[in-house]
Amino acid sequence: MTAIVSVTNLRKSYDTGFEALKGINLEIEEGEILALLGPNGAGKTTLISTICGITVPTSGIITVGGFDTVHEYRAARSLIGLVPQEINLEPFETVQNTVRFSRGLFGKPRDDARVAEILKSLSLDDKATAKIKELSGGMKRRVLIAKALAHEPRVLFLDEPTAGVDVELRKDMWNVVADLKRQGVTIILTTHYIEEAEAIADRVGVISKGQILLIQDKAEMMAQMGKKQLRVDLAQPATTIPAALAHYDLTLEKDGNVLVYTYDTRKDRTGIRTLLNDMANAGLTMTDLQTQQSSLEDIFVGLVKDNA
Ligand SMILES: Nc1ncnc2c1ncn2[C@@H]1O[C@H](COP(=O)(O)OP(=O)(O)OP(=O)(O)O)[C@@H](O)[C@H]1O
Repeated sequence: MTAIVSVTNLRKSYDTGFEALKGINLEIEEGEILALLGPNGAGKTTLISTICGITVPTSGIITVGGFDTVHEYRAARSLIGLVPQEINLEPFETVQNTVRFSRGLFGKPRDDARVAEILKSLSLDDKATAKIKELSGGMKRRVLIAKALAHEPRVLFLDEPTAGVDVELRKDMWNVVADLKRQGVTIILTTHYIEEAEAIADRVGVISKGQILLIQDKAEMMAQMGKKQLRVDLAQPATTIPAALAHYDLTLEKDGNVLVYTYDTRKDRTGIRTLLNDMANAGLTMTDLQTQQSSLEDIFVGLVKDNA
C-alpha cells in the first residue's frame, strides 16, 4: 500500500494565537476509509481544511499524491474532493448543473456522460433536472458528494457527513461511502458518531486538543484495547471481595449485588470457570450472569478522558 496523503509535523495556530493542531503526523493509504474521531473543538475540521489547502499551515508539510499542498496547490487540490459540513448549494440550480459547474471549476472539460454516471452512483439519476430546493435533506447531502466527485478526485474528505441526520439516512450514507470505496476512492471522514466509525472505517484516528492520540486498524484497536466483562448477580449482596478471590480483577457494583470480572479476550483462558468455582467455595451464590464486550465508544471515551 502507498500513502496518498502524507502529513508531517503539521502545526496550525490561528490569528487569535490559538494552536489548533500541535504536530500532526499522518499517512493515509490509497483506497482506505479513515475515520477521524474527536470531541468538539479537537481540530478535525482544521486538519481537513489544511490538507485541502483551504487553511494555511503554520508549519509542517502535507503532500497529496506526491504534490505539496502549499507549493503545488493546484495539482494537489485537483486530486481532492471535499464535502463540507454545511449544505452550501444554490437552491434554484438543477442537480446536474450543480455538478457540471463544479467540474468546470477544476478546469475539467464538460463531460455529461461522466456527470450522469456520478449522479447514478449516488442514486440521483432521476433527480438530474430537479432544482436543489425541491430535494430532501438527504438528497442534498448526496448532491454535495456528487459535487465533490465532479472532477474525479482520488481522495474524498467528508466532514461530519451524517451530522443531524436520522438513523435510516445515516445507514444510507454508509452504503454510499462503501460504494465509493469499491470504486477505488480513498475516504477520510470526521465524525462524532462512534458507531459510524465502527460501521464503515478501516482505520480509526482519535484526535483530541490538536493531537492524534491513536491511529490504528479498527479491528486491531477493538481487539487490543477492548476488554470483556462478566457480570454476576449475587443472591446476597457482598460488602467486600473475599480474600480467596483477591487475585481476580473484580469490582462490586450496585451496592454489592453485582460482581464484575474484567478479563482479557486475547488470553487462551478467560478464567471464568475457575472464578465461578472459587466463588462457590467462598460462599458467594449467583443468580444470573452476563458478558459484555467494550465498544469503540468505551475505548474512545477512555482515551479522551486520559488526555483531559
Ligand atoms: N478561524 C478560527 N480562528 C480561531 N480559532 C479557530 C478558528 N477555527 C477554529 N478555531 C478553533 O480551533 C479549534 C479546533 O476547531 P475545529 O473546528 O478544527 O474542531 P473540530 O474538531 O472540527 O470540532 P467540531 O467537532 O466541533 O466540528 C477550536 O478550539 C476552534 O475554536
